[in-house]
Amino acid sequence: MAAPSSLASSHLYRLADLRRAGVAAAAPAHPQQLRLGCSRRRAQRVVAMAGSGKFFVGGNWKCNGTKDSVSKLVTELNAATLEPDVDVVVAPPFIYIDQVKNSLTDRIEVSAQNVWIGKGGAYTGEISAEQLVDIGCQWVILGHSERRHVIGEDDQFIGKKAAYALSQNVKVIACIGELLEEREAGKTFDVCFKQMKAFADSITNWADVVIAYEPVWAIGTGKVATPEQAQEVHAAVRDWLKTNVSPEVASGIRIIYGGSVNAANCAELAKKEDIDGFLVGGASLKGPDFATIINSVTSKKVAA
Ligand SMILES: O=C(CO)COP(=O)(O)O
Repeated sequence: MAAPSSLASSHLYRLADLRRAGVAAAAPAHPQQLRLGCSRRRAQRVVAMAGSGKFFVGGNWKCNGTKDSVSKLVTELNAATLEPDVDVVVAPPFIYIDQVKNSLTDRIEVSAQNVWIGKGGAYTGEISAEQLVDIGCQWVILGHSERRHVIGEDDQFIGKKAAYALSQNVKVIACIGELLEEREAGKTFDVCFKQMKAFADSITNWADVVIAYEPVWAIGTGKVATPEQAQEVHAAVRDWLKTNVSPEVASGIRIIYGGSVNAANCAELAKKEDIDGFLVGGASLKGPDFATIINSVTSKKVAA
């Protein structure tokens, strides 16, 4: 039986999907299989453990840096030894994107931290998706808690930004996450699902989307979610996608965790089945620490 094109054209599938589709024996060599030099069955299991496709680590530099500090960080990243089977993206402030694009290894892609909601024009202070494409910036972070809660962007505005960026072939890191009082009131899932719905109301092309679960109480506080807390929400979001978008999107999409991730806590988080990588703030400003977080993909392989 031939693989459905949505599965066969991508390595972002789970063992269960392959079984359902009856394609395990016929599928081509899996990238993990080639990398690990192991059986297809084990390679599939590694992917199954990963929750979905390739591990993804983003570094959100926020409103930090100078020309000099950016240059030092790029030098550290260029010198780092990175596990090959991880997608790595860094998001400098807008004004340093060109500097980073011109000096950073092609191994790492570049993201913006925001984008205008539509086509550029008379929108003072904004940057358009067309301009991101023009300077070779492939990604944008949208819905970050600092944009939601400090700047005041709402769910629908963020969803529309995501749809427009995707329409211009800019890939989206779509952030969701609850406030501490929402968690304490038992509303974590309600909040995350409402934010997901606004994305789902606007997004049709999920292949270019990574979801970042970033509980607001964990961002910049040093108070990381436990692996169990993160896994619980990631699994719930995947389930929500299965019901409200499609089983293919649910199993294929990367759901990454953000909030006080550092070189010391990343390995335990990475072992969890539905944690497919990280969105890192403070620790992404230190090259060696960021490299350790990228390389925590090895804990996932050991766990498999
Ligand atoms: O907001 C974050 C990434 O987008 C997380 O920030 P910290 O890693 O500094 O907590």
